[in-house]
Amino acid sequence: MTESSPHPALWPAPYASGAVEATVTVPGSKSVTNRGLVLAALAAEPGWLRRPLRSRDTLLMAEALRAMGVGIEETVSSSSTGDGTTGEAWRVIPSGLHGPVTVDVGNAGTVMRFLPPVATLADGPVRFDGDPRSYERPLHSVIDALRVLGARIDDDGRGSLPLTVHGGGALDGGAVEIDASASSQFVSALLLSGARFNQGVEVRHVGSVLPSMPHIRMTVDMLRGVGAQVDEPETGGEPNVWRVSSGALLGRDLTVEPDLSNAQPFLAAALVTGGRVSVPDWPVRTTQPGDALREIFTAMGGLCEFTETAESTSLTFTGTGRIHGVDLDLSEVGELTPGIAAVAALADSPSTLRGVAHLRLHETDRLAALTKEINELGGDVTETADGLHIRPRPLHGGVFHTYEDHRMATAGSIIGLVVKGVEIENVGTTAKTLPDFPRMWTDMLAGAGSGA
Ligand SMILES: O=C(O)C1=C[C@@H](OP(=O)(O)O)[C@@H](O)[C@H](O)C1
Ligand SMILES: C=C(OP(=O)(O)O)C(=O)O
Repeated sequence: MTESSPHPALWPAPYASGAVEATVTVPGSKSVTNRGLVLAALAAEPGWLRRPLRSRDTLLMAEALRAMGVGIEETVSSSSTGDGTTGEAWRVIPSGLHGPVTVDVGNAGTVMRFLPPVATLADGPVRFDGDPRSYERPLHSVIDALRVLGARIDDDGRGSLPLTVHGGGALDGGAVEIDASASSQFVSALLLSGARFNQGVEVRHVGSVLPSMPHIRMTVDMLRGVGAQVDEPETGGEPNVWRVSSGALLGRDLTVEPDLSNAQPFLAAALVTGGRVSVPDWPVRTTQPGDALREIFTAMGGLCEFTETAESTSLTFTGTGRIHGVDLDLSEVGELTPGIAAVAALADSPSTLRGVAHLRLHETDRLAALTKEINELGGDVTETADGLHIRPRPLHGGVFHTYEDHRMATAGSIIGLVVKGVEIENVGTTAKTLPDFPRMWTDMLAGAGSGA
């Protein structure tokens, strides 16, 4: 957690003078869009990605793949496969990958972890660089694993960005042990490209803990969706071992689900104002960790129900006017922690959030950042070895610093709904995954009566 550059603009977080009542259409999932792009780029035939998320993280992924030779055409189209989907779509046309190129990963974990394995298949050097924070985020497990699998990588001996993958046009692949306790993305990264390695890949996790399991399930699910053969622990395989067989991947027509983790601040708005928010197209079956919000926010005092219409299934979440503290292990759903912490700071009893030590290595040190920023508004939060203790106290206005972390900006905005005078530093940082956040937030509040 480092202080951001001298006072990027302060955004007066809108205050809700009544219960929020809104329907909020949430853009596509970052995690699904970036996996979809990688898998389509590695396929043996063209594919479609419909309703992709267009945000900094996904545009960086698309740009990097384009630089390596993949065709990604943005179109507005109607589906040819009959689900009636219309709207924005990306046509992905795979081709031989080439270097030399330079890839900007920004601060996108998915780009900095998922693309080095792809780059081993290029026929020249691919240099990876990014934001200053990307140099601090762990990557050593991916680098070491790729070397074991046959890749040549220059990384200045630091095991992190910047680095150059000297693609040789193909990679041997085979079996490798990794410690993925710092990020599930290490496992996902190796699996996503594994079918294109000569011998496929076998990844054995040997670390103490493994965070964000739903994201690994998402990787397995999406690989199977493009025809890959995957053995994994949850369908009878060895514990902590994943195998992807070598083979061609199919080009698919994939419609991206709404980003349920980005639905979080809007559901939280219903919870903290005692209002009601509906999110259309909430998937009934999904691997997204954000689906756990139905249970978590219900435990914190709300009620949720699915509403079916002819066109879609919506999730409607209703606040009851009460907000309860919780004691939760969030290791599976770490990216939900900032939003849960914000709601917990407004609850009627203390909360303990556990299992998220790895959040110290996310966009910022999220445990330190949440503690400092909530406490500067009058809160009482302490860091533990692997999480936070949050004892609610009356909060007051002030600047909520965001440390170039999109989820800090949305967490501060949740508090600002019910605490007057909260100002969010650099709300534009939400562009990482939700570029339209300020407008969506203001629109949501339009019916509730709001003021800065
Ligand atoms: O694979 C993915 O799409 C993600 C995995 C998780 O990473 P960690 O396992 O590093 O927490 C999550 O926090 C991140 O937002 C997205
Ligand atoms: C941890 C996150 O992102 P990244 O994909 O950069 O790891 C996040 O979005 O909360």
